[in-house]
Amino acid sequence: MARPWETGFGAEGGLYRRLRAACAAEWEAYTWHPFVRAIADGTLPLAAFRRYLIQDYLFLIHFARAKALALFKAESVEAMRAKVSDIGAILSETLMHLRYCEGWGISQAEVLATPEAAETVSYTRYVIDRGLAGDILDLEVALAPCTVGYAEVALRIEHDPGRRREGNPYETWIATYAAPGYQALAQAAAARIDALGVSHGGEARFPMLSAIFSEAARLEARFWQMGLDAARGAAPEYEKARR
Ligand SMILES: Cc1ncc(C[n+]2csc(CCO)c2C)c(N)n1
Repeated sequence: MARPWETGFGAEGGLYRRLRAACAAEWEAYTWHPFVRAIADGTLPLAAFRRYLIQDYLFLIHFARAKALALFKAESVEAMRAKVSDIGAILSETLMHLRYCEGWGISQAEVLATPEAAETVSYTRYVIDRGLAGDILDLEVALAPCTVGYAEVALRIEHDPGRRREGNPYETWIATYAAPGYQALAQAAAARIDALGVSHGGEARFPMLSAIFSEAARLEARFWQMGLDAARGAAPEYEKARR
């Protein structure tokens, strides 16, 4: 069977595909996590999705900050303009996200009152830290599992034989990332990694870049797991006390 998510992003022999291949186990654990499979067949407990959605709002805010750092680290005025546009899109997305949460029965007040989970803090601050310590290539590599990974996740879901469409409560979520507009954005992110790999010595820096990419993929998998843990009532004690 064709596996378009394996070939749809980055050029063959390019840095993106090399980074992805170098952490095959982490990448699989992220992009085909039980949370993702349960979205595909519609069996994900609503409590898991709600926990994920609230934390994803907090995630987006810090993702916008990481993109703002990419503006600062950009090396041309064209690249700076592209980042301004990305930041604007993410900040608009945070507003849409609050409305989307309301559709799931989560009030704006509840979202705003929820503290960041350890999984949200560790992932977003890790990305920002790699960007602060490194250059634009380090930062783009730390950001890529988020941007490109979700496009791959959507393709995997769409090609899953266990995929359920009728009555699947997660159709709108899937559609967001399967949309051509989002897929193109992810392809552009992988192409940026390939281009920076050539211009910024990706070969010599590969061990460090690979460590960053694989750590970001591992933290994405933990983010899904945080959602599942909430459905199992396995949230940390200190967070239970707040409910
Ligand atoms: C944990 C987590 N990881 C990735 C995304 C996806 N995502 C967040 S911002 C952005 C760029 C385009 O706006 C994309 C694709 C998410 N929502 N949550």
